[in-house]
Amino acid sequence: MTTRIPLMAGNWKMNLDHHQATHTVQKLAWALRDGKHDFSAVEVAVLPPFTDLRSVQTLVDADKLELKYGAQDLSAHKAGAYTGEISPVFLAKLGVSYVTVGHSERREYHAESDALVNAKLRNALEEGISPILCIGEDLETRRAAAHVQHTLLQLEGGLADVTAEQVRDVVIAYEPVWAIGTGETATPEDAQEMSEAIRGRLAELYDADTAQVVRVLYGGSVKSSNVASIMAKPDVDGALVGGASLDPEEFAKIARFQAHAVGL
Ligand SMILES: O=C[C@H](O)COP(=O)(O)O
Repeated sequence: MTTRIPLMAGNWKMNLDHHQATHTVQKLAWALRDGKHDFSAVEVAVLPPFTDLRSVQTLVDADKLELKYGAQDLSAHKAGAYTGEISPVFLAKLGVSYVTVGHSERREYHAESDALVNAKLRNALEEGISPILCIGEDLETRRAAAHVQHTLLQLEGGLADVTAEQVRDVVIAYEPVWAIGTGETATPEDAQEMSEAIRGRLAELYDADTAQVVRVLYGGSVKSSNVASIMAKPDVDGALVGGASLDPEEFAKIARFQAHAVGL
């Protein structure tokens, strides 16, 4: 049987400058230590803005924190005349483990297509960075009961030309757009329905063993008060946390979701 190590990734979005990032990571490390967090049981990552990454790297290295960190976007190119873009080569040099691709805010505000998301995802993989591929439907699509079909199409588009060996390093994040930053959370059953559908499609695109290895996260108004019920679902392997990850105490509680589950 395959064991998928849960991942709790905090997407800070465009919040916290590099001074604030240092304080937040220090507080998070303390909060996790207080809770005697077992990093081999639950991986914890923060995804700060680009300008914070060097400071976070310095702190993680200096204090030998087990915390992982990542970026929120990357270029589809390696180098050259692409003003404002950030290469995965640079991110890899900063020790970045993860990068989100295709977040709904990038798709909506920057018109990112599945083809561009796919190019970025493959570029990250080539540099040894695990992409977190974000997919999910808006409210209209859900009301039309087309959410599974829509989300699986985004999955296929994002994974075009990705091999079975490579996809093992990809993390999928199901984020229903209507639940992002709204306080609305999909029910644990909604999260399970989609995570199971994603894993089923991965088995069709690749094979059953590969599908069992890939982690599927849920994102959308995750908090310490709802994380345990979502994590209780068999195909949900973690959370992509936005707003709640800006509060280190709260994010540490989310990472300790098993404690909530047993009422500690
Ligand atoms: O990347 C994170 C998601 O967009 C969820 O954000 P949220 O937890 O603030 O709803």
